[in-house]
This record gives sequence, C-alpha cells and structure tokens, in this order.
Amino acid sequence: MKPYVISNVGMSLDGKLVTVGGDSRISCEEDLIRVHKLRAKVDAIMVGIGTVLKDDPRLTVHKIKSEKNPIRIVVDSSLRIPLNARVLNKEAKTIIATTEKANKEKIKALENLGVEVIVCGKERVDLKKLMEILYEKGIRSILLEGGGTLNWSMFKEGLVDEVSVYIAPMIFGGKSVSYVDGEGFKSVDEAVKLKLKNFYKLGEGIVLEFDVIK
Ligand SMILES: NC(=O)C1=CN([C@@H]2O[C@H](COP(=O)(O)OP(=O)(O)OC[C@H]3O[C@@H](n4cnc5c(N)ncnc54)[C@H](OP(=O)(O)O)[C@@H]3O)[C@@H](O)[C@H]2O)C=CC1
Ligand SMILES: Nc1nc(O)c(N)c(N[C@@H]2O[C@H](COP(=O)(O)O)[C@@H](O)[C@H]2O)n1
Repeated sequence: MKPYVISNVGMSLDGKLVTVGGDSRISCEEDLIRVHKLRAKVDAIMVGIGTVLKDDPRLTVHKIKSEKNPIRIVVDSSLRIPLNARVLNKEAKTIIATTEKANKEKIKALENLGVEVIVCGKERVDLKKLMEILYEKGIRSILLEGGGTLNWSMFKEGLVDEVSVYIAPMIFGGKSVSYVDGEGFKSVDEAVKLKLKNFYKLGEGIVLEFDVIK
C-alpha cells in the first residue's frame, strides 16, 4: 500500500519550473493560495534536495489559516541538506529520506534537531520502498512539489495518482528545469497517460487537473 500522491507545480507555457537565471516565481497570488489549500488537505509535502538547496523552502501552510502543517519530506541520498535549512525548523515535523551511503554523523545531527531520518536505498532513495514506509507510518496523502528530477522518478515508478498544475502565461525558453526531467521515455507508448478531469482560469493563467491512468 502507498499514499495517494498529487503532483503540483507552477510552470511556464513551455513547461519550465524556473528560468535559465534561476527565477522560479511563476505562480500568481491566487495560485499560491490554491497550493496552500492543497497543502492544508494532505498529510505530507514532498520535495527533492535540489529544490531545498535552490529555494530554501518552508513547506508549511502560510498563505491561508490552517490548524495544522503537513509533514515535510525531503528526498536526499547523501544528506546534502544544510543543518540551517528552513525545512528543518520547528514549524512542522520533517522526514529526510536518505540512503546507506549517508554520513552517520550527519544522521545523528539531524536527529538531534528532531528530524526523522529514513534510510531507504543504496545509491539513490528507493521511492517505492519509501512510499510503503510512509504508508505504514500513517501517511495517506502526499503533495509532491518537485522539482523536475524527483517528478521524473515518481512518474516513472508509477507513484503519482493525480496531477494538478498551474500554467502561467509566460514563455521562458532555454534549457532549465522542466516539470518532468530525467532521461525521459523513448516512445509515446511508454509515456505516462493522463485523463483530464478539470480545468479553469486562475488569475491570468490556467489550472489543469488530471488523473494518472494506471
Ligand atoms: N515552479 C515550481 O512549481 C517549482 C520549481 N522548482 C524548481 O526546481 C528546481 C529543482 O529541481 P531539480 O534540480 O530537478 O531538483 P529536485 O528537487 O527534483 O531534487 C532532485 C534530487 O533529489 C535527489 N534524489 C534522491 N533520490 C532520488 C530519486 N530516486 N529520484 C530522483 N531524485 C532523487 C537527487 O539528489 P541526491 O542524489 O544528492 O540525493 C536529485 O538530484 C529549483 O530551481 C526549484 O526552484 C521546484 C519545485 C516546484
Ligand atoms: N506552485 C508553485 N508555484 C511556483 O511558482 C513555485 N515557485 C513553487 N515552488 C514550490 O514551492 C516551494 C516554496 O514553498 P514555501 O513558500 O517556502 O513554503 C518551493 O520550494 C517549490 O517546491 N510552487
């Protein structure tokens, strides 16, 4: 058994999560409120270490009033996370998923900060196993908030159930992080197939919601 996973991003019309200059301020205020309503509904929010190192996110519900903050999950094979990262603050519980190659002293240091460290995989975090462990811990729903590298692995492993994206009326161009990166599928037959279930205008952009066809 695994948690229900919703993939969310704010992207440009050309599918980018960030400009070549590293600017990821894509969502309008209305969309950020939509995202925070989603955050308030789920048990956990998950990101890759690339996103933590670039954005130093809080990953809490801070745009709307909410009784609780979801658990924060960071996927980080070699514990590159800085000990002063905002995602490690006391505003919510944090789980770091790492691998057997992680430094034992760093694991201790994180545990001393109250962070739960899950060792799961040899070289890279074993996402299928991680989902099973999270389910066993009572986590039933996860909002996957990127970036493009983690999104690829989650889609490739068949771990995403729903897609909810905001497309801003902007074109970034260039080679930067896109919604789903990784090595990509070679043929259309292999592609992840989606069923459109809802779409609506939000601010100057559009929200698209899909179920992943399994
Ligand atoms: N506009 C938007 O909505 C969003 C934008 N972003 C942007 O995306 C960028 C970050 O994206 P990106 O660089 O792709 O980084 P990710 O956040 O996707 O993190 C990827 C890293 O996670 C670690 N990892 C561990 N195990 C796995 C696994 N099984 N599969 C995949 N990754 C794994 C790897 O690092 P290691 O091997 O060291 O563990 C990998 O490099 C930032 O610029 C951020 O601003 C991010 C989220 C949303
Ligand atoms: N939905 C969405 N739209 C954008 O334009 C974004 N740049 C992001 N980024 C994600 O949100 C995280 C920041 O969260 P906090 O406000 O610090 O809680 C960031 O790290 C990305 O995961 N998302």
